[in-house]
Amino acid sequence: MEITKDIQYVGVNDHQIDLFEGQYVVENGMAYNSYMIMDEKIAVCDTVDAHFTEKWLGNINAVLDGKKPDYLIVHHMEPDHSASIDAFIKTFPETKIVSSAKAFVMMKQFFGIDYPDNQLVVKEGDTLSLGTHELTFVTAPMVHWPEVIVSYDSKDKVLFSADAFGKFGALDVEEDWACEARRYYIGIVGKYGVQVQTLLKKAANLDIQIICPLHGPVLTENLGYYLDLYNIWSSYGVESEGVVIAYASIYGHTKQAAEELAALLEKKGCPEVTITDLARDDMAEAVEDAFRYGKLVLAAPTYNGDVFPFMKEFINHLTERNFQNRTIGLIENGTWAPTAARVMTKMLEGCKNLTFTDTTVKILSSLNDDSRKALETLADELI
Ligand SMILES: Cc1cc2nc3c(=O)[nH]c(=O)nc-3n(C[C@H](O)[C@H](O)[C@H](O)COP(=O)(O)O)c2cc1C
Repeated sequence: MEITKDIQYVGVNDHQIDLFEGQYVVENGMAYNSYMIMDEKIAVCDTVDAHFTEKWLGNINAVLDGKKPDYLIVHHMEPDHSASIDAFIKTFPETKIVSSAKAFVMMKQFFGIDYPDNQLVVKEGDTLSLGTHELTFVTAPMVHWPEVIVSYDSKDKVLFSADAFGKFGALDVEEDWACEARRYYIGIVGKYGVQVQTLLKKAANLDIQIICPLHGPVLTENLGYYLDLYNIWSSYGVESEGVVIAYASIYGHTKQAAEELAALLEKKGCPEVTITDLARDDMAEAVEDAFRYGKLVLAAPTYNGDVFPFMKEFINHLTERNFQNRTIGLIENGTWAPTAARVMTKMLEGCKNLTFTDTTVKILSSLNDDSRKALETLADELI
C-alpha cells in the first residue's frame, strides 16, 4: 500500500489475537503498522508482533525488490512493534538500528543483545538524511513508555507517531475511528495526559499532513479532527455532554435502580444516557465512557463490608488513569450494614476536581418510596 510516492505500508493485520495487551477485547483484530521510506537510503519504520515476522519480512522484500535496507527505525519497544527486530537483523545484518538510548537498554532486556554493531542512538532534535527525505526525531517519553520517539519527515510532511493516534482494529475492517481510538487511548495511554499534551505542543510546530501511527489507519485528511480529540482526551476534558451509569448488581435491585435513573434522565431531557453492567459489558468501554462524558453515576451493592468487586475494579481503572474533572453521583445498596458509598467515595478521594452530587441514593435491599424519591432528586441534580 502506497502512503506517498516514497513511503510504503508494510504492516500486518492480526485476526488471531484474543486479548490485546492481555486485557482488551478486539473484535475486529489489530493492525501492527510498519512503513518503508524508499530514498537513496532505505528506512524501515518499526517491526511487528512475533506471530507475523515472516509475513512482514515478505512484505519488506516485495518492496525492496532485491535492494537492502539501510536503517531500521524503532520508535517504540513494546513487543507488538519490536518482537521482530532480531529476525530483521539476522536477515539484514548490515542495517543500522535507529532508536533512543533507552530503547537499546530494553532490547538487551528483551533479546539479550543491544546490537552494538548496528546501533545508531538518536535524541531530541537529531536528524537522519535518507537523501531527499530528512527525518527529525522528537522524544515522547511516557507516551506511553519511556523510550518512545516519534519522527517527522519534512519532505512528505509525515509524522510517524508511534502509538499516538492508534486504534484497535485491523485495517481490513471498516469501522468508526473515534470509538475504537478512544477506547485504545483511554485504556492504554490515558494515564499520561500530561505527556501527550507535551507531544501535541511539539507537534503544533510541525506542518503535518499525514500521520502514520503504529496501529490503525494512516490519517491523511481532516487532521484537525483527530488532533482536537487528542487534545480533549489528554487534558481530561468532557468530549460529550451526558451521564454514564455504571452499575454492578447481585440480585438485580441495584440494576433496577440504575435503569430507573436512566429512564428518569431520559424523560428529563438528558442529552445522552449510557448504562453499563460492569460484570457483563466490556470494562474498557465503560472506562472509555467515563472519560468521554461529563457525569458518572456509580451504583453498587455492599459486599463483605466493602463494595462489589466489579465496581472496585472499575474505580481502580479510573483512578489509575488519572480520572478527573467530572461530576459523580452514587447509589449504594446493602441489606444489613451498607458501606458501598463510603468505600466508593474513599477510592475516588485522590482524583482531582471531582464534584459529588448532594444526593447519594441509599437502598436497603430493594427500592422503596424513599429511595425512588432520592433517585428523582439525583436525576434533577444531574440534569
Ligand atoms: C457475599 C455477600 C456479602 C454481602 N455483604 C454485605 C455487607 O457487608 N453489608 C450489607 O449491608 N450487605 C451485604 N450483602 C448484601 C447485598 O449488598 C444486598 O443484598 C444488596 O441489596 C444486593 O443488591 P442487588 O439486589 O443489586 O444485588 C452481601 C451480599 C453477598 C452475596
